[in-house]
Amino acid sequence: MAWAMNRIESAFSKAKSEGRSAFVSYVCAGDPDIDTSLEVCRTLIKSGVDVMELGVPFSDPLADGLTNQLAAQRALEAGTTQADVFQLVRNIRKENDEVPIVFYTYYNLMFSNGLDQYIADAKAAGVDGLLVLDLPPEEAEDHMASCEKHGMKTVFLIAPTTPAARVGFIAKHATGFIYYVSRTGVTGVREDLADDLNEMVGMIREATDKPLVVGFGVSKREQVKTICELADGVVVGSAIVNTIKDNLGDTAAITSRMGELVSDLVAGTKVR
Ligand SMILES: O=P(O)(O)OC[C@@H](O)[C@@H](O)c1c[nH]c2ccccc12
Repeated sequence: MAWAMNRIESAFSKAKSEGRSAFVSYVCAGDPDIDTSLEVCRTLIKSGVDVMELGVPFSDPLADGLTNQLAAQRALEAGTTQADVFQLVRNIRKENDEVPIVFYTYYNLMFSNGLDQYIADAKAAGVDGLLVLDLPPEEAEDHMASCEKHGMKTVFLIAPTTPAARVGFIAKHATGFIYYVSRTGVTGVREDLADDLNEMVGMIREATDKPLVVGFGVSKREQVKTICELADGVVVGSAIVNTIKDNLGDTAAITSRMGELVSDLVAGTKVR
């Protein structure tokens, strides 16, 4: 079945067939500990997320605002290792073979075990795509070759400051989807969407027809709606992570509050 659709493609096309854009969730794996993290992932899946981004906790997070920094810190303090994160994915895959899982990871973490081995291990665990936060696509040749070899999809970021010439380069090399980070600065909940959103999404659209998701600062159903009218998907991180922070020590409260929030936001993905 060499030509079977991969989980990422299937998720975007399924959402589209339902008249929606895709809802992409982000949480840090192992926050607040690895067992609760499995409950969190179950809740996200039950609440209808189309793509699950899992942060691999790292001591020097890049572009993360306070919410995500503290999440990574909780995960590390609970002792979460890269091996635990692979095991978390295997545990999810025992129950769900459909939802795409994309790792947010760091070249540092990949390099120490051997790049190719890391990608092979991630693929074997059930990971579908990799976003390597500290690896610019211009430097990603070995990474991309290994991903190609193992059937792993690549995700690359485009920022408001990315020049048009680079947008084309990035779009060409992303095999999973393209993530437009709609703000300069760091992750975190914001009141308003960026003013130049239409313009930038239009510019990226001209360069590529690969799936395009937009994130940074999204926490409300109305914002989800606005983005879903422009893009193939929306990413929400900090707003979801906040439901963990606000209910620490009470897993039932975390999952119920998170479930309510995510179900409400997913309802905003309907565009037709
Ligand atoms: O938290 P926000 O503002 O909802 O944005 C998503 C973001 O958390 C997630 O995609 C993410 C986590 N770490 C990152 C680092 C860079 C870019 C994006 C991310």
